[in-house]
This record gives sequence, C-alpha cells and structure tokens, in this order.
Amino acid sequence: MSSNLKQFTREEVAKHNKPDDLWIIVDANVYDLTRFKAMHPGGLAALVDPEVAGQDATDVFYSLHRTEVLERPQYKRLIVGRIQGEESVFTAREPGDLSKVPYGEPTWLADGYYSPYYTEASSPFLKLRQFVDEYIYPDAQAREEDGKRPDQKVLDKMAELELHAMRMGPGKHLQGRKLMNGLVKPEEFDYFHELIITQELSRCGARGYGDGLLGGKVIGLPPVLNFGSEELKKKVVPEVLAGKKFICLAISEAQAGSDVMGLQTTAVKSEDGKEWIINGSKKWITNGTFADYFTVGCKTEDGFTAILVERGEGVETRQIKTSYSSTAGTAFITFDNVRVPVGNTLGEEGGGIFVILSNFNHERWVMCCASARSQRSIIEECLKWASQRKAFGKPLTSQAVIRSKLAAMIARAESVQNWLENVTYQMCNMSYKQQASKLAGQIAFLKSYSTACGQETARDAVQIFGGRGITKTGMGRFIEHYHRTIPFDSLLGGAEDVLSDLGVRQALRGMPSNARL
Ligand code: HEM
Repeated sequence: MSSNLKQFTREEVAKHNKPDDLWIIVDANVYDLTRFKAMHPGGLAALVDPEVAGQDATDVFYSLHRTEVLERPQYKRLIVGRIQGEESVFTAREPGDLSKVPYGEPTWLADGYYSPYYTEASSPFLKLRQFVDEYIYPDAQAREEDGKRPDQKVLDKMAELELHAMRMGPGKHLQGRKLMNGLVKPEEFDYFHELIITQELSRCGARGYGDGLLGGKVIGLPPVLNFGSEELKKKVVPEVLAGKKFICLAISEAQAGSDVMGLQTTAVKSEDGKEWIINGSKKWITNGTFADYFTVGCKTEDGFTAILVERGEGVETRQIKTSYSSTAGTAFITFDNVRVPVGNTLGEEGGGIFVILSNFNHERWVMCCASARSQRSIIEECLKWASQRKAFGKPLTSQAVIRSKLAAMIARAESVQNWLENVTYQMCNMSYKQQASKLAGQIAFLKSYSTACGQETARDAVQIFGGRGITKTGMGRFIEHYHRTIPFDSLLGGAEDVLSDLGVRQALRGMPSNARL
C-alpha cells in the first residue's frame, strides 16, 4: 500500500487547514477529513482546531483513540497520501504476533528470557496465538456486544484442533486424537500445554465469552469422564468434546453455595428403582442456558449424589443477568419431577462429595491460569496508555504515582505466574491422588491470591485510566470490562476467604505432631 500512496510534504498538508478543506497527519499518513469531520464522534471542533487542522496530529490522536480505530475500513479510506520519505511507526499487531511490551508476555515467551518448564514440545502451541487472534478474538468481541453464545463455527474450529479435549487436561480421553493437527502426541500432552491453552484463550479479552466457550464442560464433564458408566461416556463424551453439545456443572443453589452439604435439590428413586426423580433448583450455573447436559448435585437417601441430567421434560433454564455478558449463559435452573435413568449416577450413590471435590483442584488451577494471563493483558494496556497519554504536557509515566501503581501490578502478575508454573510442575509430577492431598491447599491459596491480585490490579488500572476505565468504548474498554468482571473470578470455584481458610486448614492438618518452638 505504502508504495502506491501519493507523497506530500508537511508544507503541502499545512495548506489544507480549513473546515471545507481539512487534512491531518497521523503516523506519517495524510487523512482528508473534509467530509468526515461532521461525523467525527469526538466532534467537529477537535478537528478544526488550528493545532490540528493541516498539522501532524499523531500525539493527540493516540492520546484519545486506540490504534484499532485507524484499522477500520471506513477510516482507512480517508487516507490520501503519505509524508514524503516517512514511514508509519505504529503498526497494528498481526494475528499471532507476540507482544514486545515489557511484561506483556510470560518469560518463556519473552524475547531473550528462559524458562525451566517449557520445552520444544511447548512451542507448537504458539500456533494457538494465531488461531485465537483469527477466530476467537473477533467472535468474542462481537458476542460481547450482542450477548449471544459463541458461534458454532468457532467451536467447530476449536474441535478440529482438539482444543475441547485438551482443555480437560492430560488423560485417556486424548488417546487417538490428533492434537493441534498432530503437533503434540497425546501421551506427551501435560499440564503446561493446558496452561498455555487456557492462557491463550483468556487473551480474547472478554470474560463472559471465555466462559461461554464451553467453560461449563471444563467443570461439568470430568465427573462423567471419571465416574460415569461406559455407556454414558460413549453417548456424552464424544459429542461434548466435538463442541456439538454443551454440558454444565449444576451444584450451587440460591440457599447454599460453598456449603455443599446444605444443598436442597432432591433425587428419589422411582417405585421400580429404575429412575431418579429430581426436584429443586440451581443458581449461577455457567453455560446453563444453552446446556444439553447437567451434572447435578442432589440430596439422596444416602447423602449427596452426582447425577447426569439431559435437557428434557421438567428442566427449565432461565438467564441470570450478571455483571458480565450473557455470552456465558449463566442460568437459574429448575428441575420439576425430572426423570433420569439410574444409570446416569456418577460414582457411588451417596458419594457425590468425592465426585465433586475430586475436580476442584483442576478447576481452580484453570482459573489461576486465566487470572494470571488477564492481569498481564491489563498491564500491557496500562503501560501503553501511560506512555502515550499526555497530561500536564508530559506522558503519564512521568508521574511517580503512576509508576508506583505499574510496579505493584507487575510484581503481582509475575508472582502469580511464577507460583502457578511451580504448582503446574508439581501437577506434572504427581499422581492425581498425590495432587489431591498435597496440592489442594497450595492451589486454594494460589487461587485466592491470584484473584485478590486481580482485584487490586483492576482498581489500580481504573485509577491510571481515569474516566476511561469505567467507559465501555474507546481507550479504556478492556479496563472497564476487567474491572466490572473481576469480582466474579474471586467467587467462582470458591470465594477468596473460603479458599484461604482451606489452605490454612490443610497446612494445619499437615503439622508434624512433634513440632514445637
Ligand atoms: C483519522 C482521524 C480520526 C478518526 C478516524 C477519528 C475517529 C474517532 C472515533 C471513531 C472516535 C470514537 C471513540 C472511539 O471509539 O475510540 C473518536 C473520538 C474522539 N476523537 Fe477522533 N478521530 C480522528 C482524529 C481526531 C483528532 C485529530 C482529534 C484531535 C483532538 C480527535 C479527537 C477526538 C476526541 C476528543 C474524541 C472523544 C474521545 C473520548 O470520548 O474519549 N480525533 N474519534
């Protein structure tokens, strides 16, 4: 494009400085705004200002607009030429590009840094960056606008790479699958690969959409995979891992959340003993509005039992309006005399607690992966904004208070990522049973620490962005989104305080009886 552009000198551009003949320079490109000026969302006055009309408006432009504004075709068309002998400096990133912004990538991806954890086998996963940029990011942004569930085409594309299967972690369910078009052998796939997948998906910048992308499966399918009958698995697992059907985990209720034993949904056997009859309701169920299957925690004669319910007669789902988008399909669900074959029992009757608890570690660890990556994206936004925004004639970075907030954010994100990688390394080397006993406390701490860090970073980011940090469009849109949705992270999978307490209780249980000061 650059070679075909007409070349102008700055003096030539300066002659076009009237409302009926209005040019400006942004990043070496010459824009004719004569007809656009009346439609400019920032108003006419900003453009006809003598400091702007006919002048180089690069600095003022970038202190008010995101680069992506100039990428929109309707604005690209306003370019009439290029300043002689100059090139554009601020290029939009290409799909798959790594960030060059310091701390914009974890060290294993940052130029010139090393990692003890990532090997050659991890590198194919970089291809995922391009996939996310090309397919997931645009759908995430569009669905964030219209609130609809993720496009089936995106889910199908993810299935082609076996992303749905890989998000369940290493295990038998990967056997015979061509992961990332064969780049990684199923037996080589480990938790670091899964960490990368979760972190790359979180880069879509839309919290609710991330959950809409079969988030319910990550927590709802493991009980079927690990505790379902062969017949049940044969029916459910292939269609869920192909992205064709949604499953969700339905545990919390209006009257009981963290208090799993206080749940009131009941399942009683039919007279012939062949069916469960389920009655009750569930609340805040991710993906519930569009789920085909529900892994439901029920009170039964013997205690608490996990049962798989298929959408059908007596199952009603209703959207809950949460502080994030309806893309996640967060539902209130009612079960009204729902009849389910007894073969749908997951694990032992009365053994539901074990079934549900056995997945908590993995679920919380996934949340930590996402949290660490989202914090990093916020740092990148803040570093860019603070560098390009001028206040009192100087970039925001010249203010010590801004630098101090950036320092705290970076320290938080790096500590979360480094702790996370250490825990991930332990997971790769421990059996599932060892993980359950040795890592439950560590992961609970890490989860509550990550989300506490995320909340502080969100608050600092809003202070750095000012009013834009609470504005849904424009420069601060990702900050507004993050700040609005971050409390959710601190609740799901166990509220912050509950998890910290769990971590301490686990530690106390491990205290040697002969330990004395
Ligand atoms: C190629 C030239 C320009 C284009 C295509 C353009 C386009 C836009 C768009 C799309 C918005 C809406 C905000 C958003 O969604 O990000 C906007 C806002 C704005 N623009 Fe421009 N603009 C241009 C140049 C300028 C210049 C040179 C100024 C100089 C002061 C300016 C001042 C503003 C202001 C003050 C706002 C409101 C910002 C806010 O609400 O925070 N624009 N512009």
